[in-house]
Amino acid sequence: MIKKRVIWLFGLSGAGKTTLSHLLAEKLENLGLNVVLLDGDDLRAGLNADLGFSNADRAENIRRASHIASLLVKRDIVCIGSFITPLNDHRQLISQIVGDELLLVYLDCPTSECERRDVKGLYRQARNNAIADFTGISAAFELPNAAVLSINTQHHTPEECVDMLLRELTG
Ligand SMILES: Nc1ncnc2c1ncn2[C@@H]1O[C@H](COP(=O)(O)OS(=O)(=O)O)[C@@H](OP(=O)(O)O)[C@H]1O
Ligand SMILES: Nc1ncnc2c1ncn2[C@@H]1O[C@H](COP(=O)(O)OP(=O)(O)O)[C@@H](O)[C@H]1O
Repeated sequence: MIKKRVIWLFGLSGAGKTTLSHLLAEKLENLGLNVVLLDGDDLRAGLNADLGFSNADRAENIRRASHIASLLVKRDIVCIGSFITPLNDHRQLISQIVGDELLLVYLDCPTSECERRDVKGLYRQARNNAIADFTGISAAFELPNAAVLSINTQHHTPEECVDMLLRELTG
């Protein structure tokens, strides 16, 4: 029914990962699919509470989440991952673990717009040096290569973005 069952949304803080993961889950559930959301903030509150924001810790965060997704998909559960996933190496790691079921989606939104949104006030804290290694401000975010599906969340509404995702998954 859908072409890929691990949909991994990545991009800067505030790019729209959480918003679109919820909207997409609702649409997929309406198609009768079982969906699990794996969100960086949620995992870091529990399972991955031992991890910080060095590139190595981010890789470990993503490695663990990828293995969870891989286990769930074997039981026919659709997983939507929402992680910043800042480096190309991190994206390759997911691909190695999840394999053919993976749809990587870059939520393309410039730092300036994410900072304007500043959903959780984290950009302000990062600018005041109250948070170290903040992605896009004081830690790297590598743009993905052109082969990665990219959805612009600055110039489209969430509903338009989720329609693009659905078209990709079902078209
Ligand atoms: N230093 C720093 N850099 C980036 N993000 C930070 C940082 N400190 C805390 N947070 C909060 O952690 C959320 C990102 O966690 P992720 O697990 O998605 O990050 S990563 O993929 O391992 O890079 C991120 O959530 P989102 O805003 O949903 O992206 C923030 O709420
Ligand atoms: N096209 C869009 N897709 C997703 N979110 C959008 C879009 N346009 C505006 N927004 C807004 O941007 C913010 C994104 O926040 P959030 O989903 O928490 O991002 P993230 O999980 O990537 O940190 C929300 O306030 C959301 O309403």
